[in-house]
Amino acid sequence: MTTPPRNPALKHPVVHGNSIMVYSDKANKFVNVPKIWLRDNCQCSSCVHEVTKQRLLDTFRISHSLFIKSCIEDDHGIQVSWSDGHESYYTNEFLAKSALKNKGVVRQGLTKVSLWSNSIKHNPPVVDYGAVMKSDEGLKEWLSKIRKYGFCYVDGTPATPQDTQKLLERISFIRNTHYGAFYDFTSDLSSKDTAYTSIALDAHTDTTYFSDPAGLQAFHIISHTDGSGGASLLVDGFQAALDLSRHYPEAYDLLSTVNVHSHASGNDGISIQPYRAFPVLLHDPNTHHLVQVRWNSSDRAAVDMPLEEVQRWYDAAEKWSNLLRAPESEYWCQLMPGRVLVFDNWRVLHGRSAFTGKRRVCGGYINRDDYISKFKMLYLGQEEVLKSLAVA
Ligand SMILES: C[N+](C)(C)CCCC[C@H](N)C(=O)O
Ligand SMILES: O=C(O)CCC(=O)C(=O)O
Ligand SMILES: [Fe+2]
Repeated sequence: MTTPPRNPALKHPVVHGNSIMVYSDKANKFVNVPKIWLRDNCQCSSCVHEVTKQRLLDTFRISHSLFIKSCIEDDHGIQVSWSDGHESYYTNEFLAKSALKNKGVVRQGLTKVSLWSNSIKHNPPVVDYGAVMKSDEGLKEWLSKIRKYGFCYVDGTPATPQDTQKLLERISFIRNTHYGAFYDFTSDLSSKDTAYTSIALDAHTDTTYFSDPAGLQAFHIISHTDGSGGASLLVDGFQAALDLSRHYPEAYDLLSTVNVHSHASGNDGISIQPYRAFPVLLHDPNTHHLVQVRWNSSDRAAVDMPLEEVQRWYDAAEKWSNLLRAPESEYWCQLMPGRVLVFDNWRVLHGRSAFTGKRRVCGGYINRDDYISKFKMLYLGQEEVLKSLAVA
C-alpha cells in the first residue's frame, strides 16, 4: 500500500534536500532546523540516558564539519545519517514540539489567577485536611486553589507539628534554610529576626535575600495562651500591582526596573544576599507576565540607583506601600489551631498584628519549582486543561 503523500497542511516536518524543515507558528512558515540543533537533540541511547533522559552527548565536541549524509522519511518521522556514521531518528511530534518550544513562549504551570481584595474574607479558599491526605484529587484541589488565589486554608488539620509537616510534604519536601527546615517558632528571638518577636509585621514576602525566594510558605498556629492579638494579614500582591499599574504607571515601571538589594544576617555566622539585586516587581522576559513580588522593608538593603536619584524610587515605593496598606487590600484573619494557611510567597504578602502571651507557630517553606512540578504532575494527561487555564 503506498503511503499517503505527506500533507504540509498538517505541518509535519519535511525533508528538504539534506536538511529538515519544521513549521514555525511564530514565523508562520516552514523553517530550516539547524544541523547543530538536530545533532545535539539526537534521542538515541548513546546521546540520551535511557533512564534519566539526560543528555550524555558532549554538545561542544560536535564537529563543526559534521554534515547530514541523508534524510529518509517514514510515516512517523525522519531517519538522519550523519557524515561521521552516527544515526539519529526524530519523530514528527518531537520535531514539531521543538519548533513550538524553541519559540520560547510555551510556559507550563501557568493558570488563570483570581485577584482578590479584602472581600475574600467572606469566602476564602479552603480545603479539607482529610481529602488532601486521602487522595491526589484532594491534593489537586488544594494546589489548584493556591495557584488560582495565591493561598488556601486546610481545615481540620490536627494541631501538631508532625501532622502539619506531613500535610506540607504532600506537596513536596520542605526547604531547609538557616532557620532550619520545618519551623516551629515563638517570640523568643531564637533566630535574630523580628518573626521571633511579638511585634507587628507589615505586609511582606519572605526570603527576599535568597536568589530564589521560597515558593510556598505555611503557618499553623499550634497554640496561643495568656495573651491576644497575633492576627494574620494577607494581601494579594498581584492585585496591588494591577492597581499600581492603573493609577501610577510610572511607579509600576520604576518598581519593575530598579533593582533592590536584600540582606539577611539573622543567625550567627551568616550573611545572605542574592547573586544579583532584583526589582520589587519581576516579570517573565518572554511573556512579560508579572511573576514575582519581592517586598520586605525589614530586609531591604541598597536601592540600585545613584543616591541623588533615589527619591524617585521612594516616591514609587510609597505609592506601592499605600496600596498594600489600603483597607480594601488588607485581608486580616485570626488563624486557629486546625486551620493551616499555605500561600504563594511570590504573589501574596503576609504580616501579623502585635500580640501578647505565648504564641506558637509551625510551618515550612517549599521551593517554587517543586510546588509547580507537583501541580503539573497532578494534571498529567490533562495538559489541555492546564493550557486552558493558562494566562493568555
Ligand atoms: C519563622 N520563619 C522561618 C517562617 C520566618 C523567619 C524569618 C523570615 C524573614 N523575616 C523573612 O522575611 O524572610
Ligand atoms: O508570626 C506570624 O504570624 C508570621 C511571622 C512571619 O512573617 C514569618 O514567620 O515569616
Ligand atoms: Fe514573614
